[in-house]
Amino acid sequence: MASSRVTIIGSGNWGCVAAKLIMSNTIKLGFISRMWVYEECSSKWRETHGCQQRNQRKKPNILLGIKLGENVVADPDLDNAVKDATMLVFVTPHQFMEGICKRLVGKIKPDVEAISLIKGMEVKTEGPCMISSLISDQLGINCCVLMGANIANEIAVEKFSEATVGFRENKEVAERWVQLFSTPYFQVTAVQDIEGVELCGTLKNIVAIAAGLIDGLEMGNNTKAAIMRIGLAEMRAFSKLLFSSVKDSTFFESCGVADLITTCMGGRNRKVAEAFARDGGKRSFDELESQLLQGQKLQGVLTAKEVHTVLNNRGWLEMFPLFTTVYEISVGCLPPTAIVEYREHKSKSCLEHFTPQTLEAEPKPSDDKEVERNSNSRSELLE
Ligand SMILES: NC(=O)c1ccc[n+]([C@@H]2O[C@H](COP(=O)([O-])OP(=O)(O)OC[C@H]3O[C@@H](n4cnc5c(N)ncnc54)[C@H](O)[C@@H]3O)[C@@H](O)[C@H]2O)c1
Ligand SMILES: O=P(O)(O)OC[C@H](O)CO
Repeated sequence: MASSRVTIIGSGNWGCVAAKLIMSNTIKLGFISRMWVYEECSSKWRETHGCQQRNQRKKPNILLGIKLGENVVADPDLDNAVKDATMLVFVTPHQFMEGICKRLVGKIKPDVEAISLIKGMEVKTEGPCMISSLISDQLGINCCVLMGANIANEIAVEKFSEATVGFRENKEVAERWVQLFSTPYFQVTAVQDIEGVELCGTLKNIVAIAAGLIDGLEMGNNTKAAIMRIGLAEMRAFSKLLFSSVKDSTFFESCGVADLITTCMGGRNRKVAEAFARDGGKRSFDELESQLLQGQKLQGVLTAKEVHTVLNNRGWLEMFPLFTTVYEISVGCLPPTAIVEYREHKSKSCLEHFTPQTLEAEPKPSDDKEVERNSNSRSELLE
């Protein structure tokens, strides 16, 4: 790691906190790290936050109110930010990644190692594509993931939390990422289940929308806990249908149940969904996002749409009533109250499907033929 050069691609809420974690380790090694900033170094941003730009070292180095460390260089030029990097950290809202990958083709070192901190997925005509696969496929590089119960603002002030690195084969590379991110207040564990880790981080954002609706409807803690349990069951079922390799143990890591809990208690998806339910869905999620999040981006509504496309294409809609209902509410087809009424609307509800016994069942999938068979005989997964 001593000769590594790290570039962070993204400078939003989590990107800045990730930079702080990384810098506290790289500063000991004495090397400078770069951070690609999309807009935070515009003159407007510099006025309010004070930001060190390329070849222009300036202290204190603060973005979004977070002290990044003295050896980070914020760079608005993507090509320049990545050209010498040996380690790339991707941390933008997921909807921008396809465009960013296109811009990076031919601009990075061929043997660079990457990690994605991005919670989300893309749906292409050939099927769903996790963001780490998008990065690997488009850039021809290895990409791990880091997910977990990680509300950025809490980590920014050094409150203790845990995270999970997911890797495919190379444990040594995963341990290098663990080393780069770990601090006394940020404990990281590596697990060999990249799809499981990434799907946990991605799907919990849909459940967080459901939890926020419950808060907005003032339904109380028991109902919210029920929604979280059902959500976890749908997360597990969906993950295993897509990738038979996904491990049950992953759901007990920070990226699984812990992230689900924190995001349903204190995340941005929860917050915006609560406001949506409180005024009966009169203001759209887009409107509320810009009113409540000051430029930060919501991932749950887009993810509900992407997952809905997969469910629809594969004939799985009835198996995932919670995911489906969140989607229908978010696009205005159902009122917010449908989140607790859907049992009466659906022929077979999630609460009936996902009993503790179904949580123990082992669904098979996941090549296309297998998936087809599964969608014809849902009982394998749900009973
Ligand atoms: N914030 C958290 O607490 C947190 C924690 C863990 C994981 N995550 C995940 O990390 C990822 C990034 O989240 P975040 O909170 O850092 O971002 P954010 O919500 O703060 O996003 C805003 C960022 O998007 C940038 N942006 C806007 N338009 C863009 C464009 N066209 N191209 C590129 N960038 C553009 C903005 O400049 C800004 O940096 C998401 O997938 C999120 O789910 C966030
Ligand atoms: O604020 P949210 O809802 O995007 O969630 C933030 C993190 O993903 C929590 O781990």
